Amino acid sequence: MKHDLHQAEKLRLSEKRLMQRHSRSAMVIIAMHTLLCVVYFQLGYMDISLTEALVLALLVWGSLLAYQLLMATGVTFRLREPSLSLPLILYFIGVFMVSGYYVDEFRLSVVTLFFSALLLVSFRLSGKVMVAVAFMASAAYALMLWLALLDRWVHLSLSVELLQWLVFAMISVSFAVTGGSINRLRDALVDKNRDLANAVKKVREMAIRDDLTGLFNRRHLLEILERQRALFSSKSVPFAVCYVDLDHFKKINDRHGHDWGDRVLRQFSELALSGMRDGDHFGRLGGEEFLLVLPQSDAQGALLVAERLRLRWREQRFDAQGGPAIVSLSVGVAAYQEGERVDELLNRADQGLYRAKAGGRDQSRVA
Ligand SMILES: Nc1nc2c(ncn2[C@@H]2O[C@H](COP(=O)(O)OP(=O)(O)OP(=O)(O)O)[C@@H](O)[C@H]2O)c(=O)[nH]1
Repeated sequence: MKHDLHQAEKLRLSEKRLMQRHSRSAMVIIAMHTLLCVVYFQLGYMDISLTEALVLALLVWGSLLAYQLLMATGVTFRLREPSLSLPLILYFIGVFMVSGYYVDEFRLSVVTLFFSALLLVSFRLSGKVMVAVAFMASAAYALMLWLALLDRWVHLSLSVELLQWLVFAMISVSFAVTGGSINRLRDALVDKNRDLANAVKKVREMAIRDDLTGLFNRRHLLEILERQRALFSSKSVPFAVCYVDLDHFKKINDRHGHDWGDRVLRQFSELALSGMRDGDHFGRLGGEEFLLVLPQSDAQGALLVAERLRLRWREQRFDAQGGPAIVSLSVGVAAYQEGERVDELLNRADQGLYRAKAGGRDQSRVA
């Protein structure tokens, strides 16, 4: 759960970074486009008054700043496409076509930066949507051209204008197709990354789990003990262990078969897990030996836990299904002592277990 939340937070951060990068690129495209328009205006190539130009610039930059604000606050985060690529490209179409309308001599050149905008949104829009956008932009160009021709047809050459429109439409479609491929590649990469992350998660799980019971394995239990030991040193958090061993397990295998032995081990694992407190750890050390790690516990507390487990397990019977009548268990209990190493703690718990076995089994002993 904690790991999932961490993953979700990581995804959220990377999505946010992508959104911000997206909005920065949009800003750069519009800044360059504005610069180009200023140059054309200064050189007298734009058929527009200063007031009209200023109003348009205000509209263009006002909308862009509103977009930047949306991206910075992350309010669009819950949407399917938080970068709002479709509205963004429609905005770009509007900006470029309006500017193109005012520049007769260099109409095609003033809309060239539109192709960068197409490339930008291709990271987010599917191939089909990209092609639809390219057609929409070509139609918008045709409309803009028609309006310009209506206004200033005496100055314009229809064939040159139509040729430029054709070039624009062809480049737009080819950018859309290339962008669609980029998008597919990106999707494939995202899928591959997800598969890889799942595989890594699975491998990690396999590395810390015991095959038969699904419990933590010895290696992971030792890691947990080292962590608890560090917590004891830094924050004086006490902990104790219960070294659990099923009694006369060899006889179960010998009399009822190995499958029955496995079945008993699995059933014991389930029973022990079902009675555990949150924060406790339980795993299989190997064979018929298990370990309970109890943070915040002293020896007496751990002894109570061990006895409760022993008595609950004693109630289990398997003879009705052809297995052993009952399987008892013995436990060695030890609380961590300052300065002790993990292997020394385990040895002490093992001594407790030895005493429990020597005392007739089916009991718990503190060491
Ligand atoms: N079925 C099964 N048996 C296992 C597994 N791992 C170990 N064993 C068996 O568990 C038995 C353990 O035997 P011993 O170490 O003599 O212990 P015990 O018979 O429980 O005797 P005490 O511990 O003295 O009560 C051995 O026969 C192992 O082969 C396993 O994964 N499945």
